Amino acid sequence: MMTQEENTSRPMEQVSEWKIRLPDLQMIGCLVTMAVFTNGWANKIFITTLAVIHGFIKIFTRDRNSNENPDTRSDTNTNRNSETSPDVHYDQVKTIDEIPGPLALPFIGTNWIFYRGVGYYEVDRNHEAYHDLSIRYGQIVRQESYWNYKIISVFNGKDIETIMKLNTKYPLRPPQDIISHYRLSRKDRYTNSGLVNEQGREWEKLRNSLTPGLMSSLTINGFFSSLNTVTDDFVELIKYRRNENDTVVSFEEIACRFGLESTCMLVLGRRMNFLKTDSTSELTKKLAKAVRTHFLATRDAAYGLPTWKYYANAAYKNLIQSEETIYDIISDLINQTIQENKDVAQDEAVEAVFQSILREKTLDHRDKKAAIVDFIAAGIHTIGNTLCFLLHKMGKHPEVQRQIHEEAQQLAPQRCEVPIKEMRNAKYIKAFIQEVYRLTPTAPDIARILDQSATLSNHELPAGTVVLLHTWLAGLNEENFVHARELIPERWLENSSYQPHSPHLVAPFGYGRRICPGKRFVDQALQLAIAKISRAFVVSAEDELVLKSEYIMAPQGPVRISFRDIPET
Ligand code: HEM
Repeated sequence: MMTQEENTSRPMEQVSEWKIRLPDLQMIGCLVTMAVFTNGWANKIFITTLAVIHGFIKIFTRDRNSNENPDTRSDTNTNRNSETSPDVHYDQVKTIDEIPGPLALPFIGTNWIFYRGVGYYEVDRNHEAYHDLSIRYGQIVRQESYWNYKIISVFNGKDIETIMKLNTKYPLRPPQDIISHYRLSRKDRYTNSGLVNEQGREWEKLRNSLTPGLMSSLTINGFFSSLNTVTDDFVELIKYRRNENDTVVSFEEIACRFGLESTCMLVLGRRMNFLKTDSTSELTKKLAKAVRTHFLATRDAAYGLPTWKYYANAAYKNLIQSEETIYDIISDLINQTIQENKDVAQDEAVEAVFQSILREKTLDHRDKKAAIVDFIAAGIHTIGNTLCFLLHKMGKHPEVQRQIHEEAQQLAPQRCEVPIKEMRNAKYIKAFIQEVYRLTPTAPDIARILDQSATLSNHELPAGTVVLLHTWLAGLNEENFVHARELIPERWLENSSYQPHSPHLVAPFGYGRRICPGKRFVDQALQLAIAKISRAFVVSAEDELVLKSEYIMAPQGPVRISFRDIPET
């Protein structure tokens, strides 16, 4: 047996050799275990190949490593070594490689933590995974994507605000690669990868030419009266879909129909009747299903092996199928609308979003059509899921609901349209919605690629780093909001004494120049829906709401919400 003395007197070179070899062996061991347990032969072969390549690289580079001159080592190594040196400065700014995180394997990075049978997280519980990572590793966590591309998760409120305050001309959001890949292969339909995925000047051109109509208060206010009729129809649909216990089972299904009808109303400038009780709604179901499949395929492609780049795997096939279904259905709606506008005089005083887009001279017709399709698809599940979250919270908090009801009663007499002027003054309803955005946003984080270096939690992040700003988890942190897990709409009212209060961290629509262009419209649609529903019903929710990650946050269905009539006075 080796004594302590013998051990410490082992030549330096030998010690460093063991330091190099052990983690490599661990990695190869992990890869082999993964290959055994992962599903599908393609995945097994891919991972085994990685293990073999990794082994070869390490064998051929070991000699070079052991002969390495310590004076020529990289800064990263120097910094890491300085941690163990006697004159260490703990407040010294550290490198990105020193950010803690799960074990990063070659090529596949830390993605293995989501692999079925090997990792310890599930992709459809992604939001819980990030919570757990923040507990295990702290306020800043390093993950590595495929080809060891670093992704830094930021949980600290101050750090998130630091990034939000960076003055960025062309904010970069990591593109959804699988969508770009598909769109660039369909030159007949797309000239680029779309507003959501484009970057730099091309993004700016699309943003400036496609979104002014969507974001204009003139357009949105002009449609407020029509939005009133959409909400009235929704209230009727709720009544119709209740069972004998006044409960709507699968509320999420009709909530998505509200998302689709209201977005079509704004974008196409006409009612599509997706909320009619006698509507068979097969089209809506097909469209909503395709949009959901699209979200899931995007998520699965981001977390699974990137084999879709080389052959059409399941995620890619699902994506193509859903993109085509969405495109075909919405194209028909657009063509139908154009035809009807030709035949009959328009009954709306304001121009619909699609008309302002079609008028745009600087764009190719493919870009215009793709944008209109994307806008309509963007409103279905985002609005639907948010409405589920809002009504579920209302159903669980009778006192909050009572105050919403009282305010809603003041907005207009029963059966009358709510005027936009009155809606603007509905402070409690707005505060309630803001509070639900904080507690359950549909977008739990915001992604950016840094265009300049930044120092976060004492780590220097170079330009080009991908950061995930976990606004949802920061919003649930007591450091940023007092009684952070409770529903307290009052904290958003003027002169509120609830401290701490960090309003910038509640960003369900993102921030800066890349903020969601649908925000203004969505805010109004949701305010009106909450006002009208609270005037008509007492809402209650028995079950707990379970959240799922479907690229955006979604309720796990079926969502059961009860609506008891309030007799008219
Ligand atoms: C509850 C409803 C919605 C939520 C929570 C939501 C959320 C978001 C978020 C978080 C982003 C990323 C922003 C960023 O990176 O800073 C975004 C982008 C976007 N959203 Fe929405 N959205 C909603 C509805 C809509 C609607 C109705 C439309 C269209 C009519 C729309 C169109 C877009 C577009 C085009 C982008 C990309 C903007 C760009 O990159 O310049 N969204 N949305």
